[in-house]
Amino acid sequence: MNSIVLESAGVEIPPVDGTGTAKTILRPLSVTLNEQRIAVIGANGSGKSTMLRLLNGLVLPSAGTVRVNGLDTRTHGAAVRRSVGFVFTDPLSQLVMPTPLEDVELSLRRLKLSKRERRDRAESILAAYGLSHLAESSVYELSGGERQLTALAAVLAVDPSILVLDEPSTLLDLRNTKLLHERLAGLPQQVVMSTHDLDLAAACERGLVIDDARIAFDGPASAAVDWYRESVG
Ligand SMILES: Nc1ncnc2c1ncn2[C@@H]1O[C@H](COP(=O)(O)OP(=O)(O)OP(=O)(O)O)[C@@H](O)[C@H]1O
Repeated sequence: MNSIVLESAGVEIPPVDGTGTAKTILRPLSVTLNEQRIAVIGANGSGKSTMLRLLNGLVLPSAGTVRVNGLDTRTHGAAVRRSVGFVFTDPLSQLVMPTPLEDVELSLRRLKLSKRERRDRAESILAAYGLSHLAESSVYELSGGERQLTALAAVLAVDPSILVLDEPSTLLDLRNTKLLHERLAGLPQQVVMSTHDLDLAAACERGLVIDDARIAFDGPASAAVDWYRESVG
């Protein structure tokens, strides 16, 4: 079982010119995440992405620590990132190769596979996400949803033990949202995701509601969704 432990982990942005006051974008949080499916929900700008970025060391805490399976993200960032796959809200932030096939193959570089094995594995993961017909298209010709699925496929290709998803269904239509729900349900990875899709959130085991840079509710996901709905009124 994976374990992500935040101990008084907070994030402050220092003033740009070195004067004035720092901006707190996440107040110190102490929480242990070890359920298989965890949803992070809450208002725009509340701090969800910042919290998720702490989990693989994309953002380091200004105070406190974040440990993933015992590894401190500050001192073992590269090792943490090998076990924590991160999928961004905007897939163009992470798709760096011209085509989906090449992007998945690039992800696979770190596994010691032959060229043939890399190609076969890339093709089979693209097929699992219904993307075979787009494997050799330009990433820029893909729709937003197709890009989002490609980014997810590229991250999953290297089989991380933890998957962090920042709003994975934002760009997806109904059919692909359904595909995503099904794929996520079947994944062996621990999944921590921020989402505004409250059906996707309610299907998780645990839900955290972030409000004003702190955890306002932490409990079963369906209770978190109810709490969030009521808080909005
Ligand atoms: N590098 C940064 N510098 C300054 N402010 C930042 C930085 N990163 C995030 N913020 C601010 O921190 C707050 C929280 O941002 P965050 O992206 O975590 O919110 P969020 O809950 O994911 O929002 P959304 O649902 O809109 O994606 C926002 O007010 C944002 O503008």
